[in-house]
Amino acid sequence: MNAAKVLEDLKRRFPNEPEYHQAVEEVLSTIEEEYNKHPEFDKVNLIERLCIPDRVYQFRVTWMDDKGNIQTNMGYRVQHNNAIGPYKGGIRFHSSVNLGILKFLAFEQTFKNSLTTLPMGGGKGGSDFSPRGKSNAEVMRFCQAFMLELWRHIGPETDVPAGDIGVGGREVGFMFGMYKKLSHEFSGVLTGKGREFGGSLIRPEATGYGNIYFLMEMLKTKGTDLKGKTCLVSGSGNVAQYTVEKVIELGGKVVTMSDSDGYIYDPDGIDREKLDFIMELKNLYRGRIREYAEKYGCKYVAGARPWSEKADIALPSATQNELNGDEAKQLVANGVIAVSEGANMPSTPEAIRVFQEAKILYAPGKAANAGGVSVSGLEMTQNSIKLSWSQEEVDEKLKSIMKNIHEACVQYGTEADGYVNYVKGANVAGFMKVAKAMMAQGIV
Ligand SMILES: NC(=O)C1=CN([C@@H]2O[C@H](COP(=O)(O)OP(=O)(O)OC[C@H]3O[C@@H](n4cnc5c(N)ncnc54)[C@H](O)[C@@H]3O)[C@@H](O)[C@H]2O)C=CC1
Ligand SMILES: O=C(O)CCC(=O)C(=O)O
Repeated sequence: MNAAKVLEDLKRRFPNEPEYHQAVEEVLSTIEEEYNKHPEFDKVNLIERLCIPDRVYQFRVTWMDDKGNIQTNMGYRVQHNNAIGPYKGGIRFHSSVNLGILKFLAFEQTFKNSLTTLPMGGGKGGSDFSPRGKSNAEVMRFCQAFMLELWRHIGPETDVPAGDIGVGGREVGFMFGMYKKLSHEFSGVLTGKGREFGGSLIRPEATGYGNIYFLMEMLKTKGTDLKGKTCLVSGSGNVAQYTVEKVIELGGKVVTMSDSDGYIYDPDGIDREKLDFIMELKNLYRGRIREYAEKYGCKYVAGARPWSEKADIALPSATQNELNGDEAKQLVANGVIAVSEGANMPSTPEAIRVFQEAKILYAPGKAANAGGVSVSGLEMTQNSIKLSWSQEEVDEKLKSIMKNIHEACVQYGTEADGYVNYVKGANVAGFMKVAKAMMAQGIV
């Protein structure tokens, strides 16, 4: 395989999908050497079959707003690869959603799910519908209309969606209700469900907690932990909130959170009571992070990201490409020792280069944020065996999965000078399992 040539070809065949090209380029550049040790892979053109999704569903979603106007949005499901299990991955509702973004997410998900050690393939879906500013009734009608199209393509053994940006417990509940009505069966077709109807304990917390468990493993390699460390968190949604919760629990101090309008800087740290305020603000009132600064009298910076503030650790937890090369240089100059990604692909390629050249601890999302989908996998298991595990049981399993992922990254990513290239480690470890499964299953 010549990675540059494969990428050039994909860009020609699938133009105008920059995020997909970016994700593919990162993986190909790090697996090329390992791939080329296996001439049998190239004989069956494994790389193109792994980069191009198995299939993509694209549909119009029509729904009525509260004023009686008929609205249309686009809906998608990218079923990327099911070599090691049913397609599995979240659904994103955000005005920026397009096919290229979902293809990048589904591609990443395939490697991430492979790393979890659970039997899950990769997929992702979504819509350019934004729940922001919509009433509950509008969100419900949209979710029902979305599922009216999607339901025939998914199923507990086929493709199991979950949440992502703009899709939380409320949206998963509405989609589950509609699927149940259409299919006339009660099944584990979605994860992230409410606890009363098959949801797993710890799923809401899992991505944020898992990121901090992974970070702790990285810090351990340097003989340190979170106590007394100052952290920058971006975002203020599901992943960011539980990231902050776990940092507080383990003795660290979080000084920033953000949303798409700006960030707050609280030098005293976001404590339990302040985090409760944010959770209520974001999950119940669906307000803006600026209101935190108004309540607690701290700094709010409109239209900016938090990466210029001084800290020991950065935890990007909002969205893709939210941390660029210049911001990475500023973080390193300010003494950051670790960056662990809660979001998917939040650091640009230039930012990753800066972190790696500075030899700081840097964990890519597909390793560090795999806790969310891992507990989704555990939710699928609990649904299949019709049992639910305790909070302690699920949390223990999550910790052990994150530890295993860290070990796999160290195994495949340690360089000659001892520096762990977690990007290479995660990509090679994730790739090898999928590749072996594809080889065993023939050309399909
Ligand atoms: N929910 C989950 O279990 C998992 C989520 N992720 C990733 O974590 C990230 C955050 O997802 P969630 O917390 O679930 O979503 P969410 O909808 O609960 O929160 C998203 C947060 O990001 C901010 N945001 C969104 N677009 C932005 C933009 N263009 N600029 C600045 N801020 C922006 C929002 O204001 C909000 O604070 C995403 O990259 C997602 O793909 C990754 C693994 C699992
Ligand atoms: O829980 C899941 O199935 C998907 C989580 C997700 O979308 C992700 O890992 O990016």
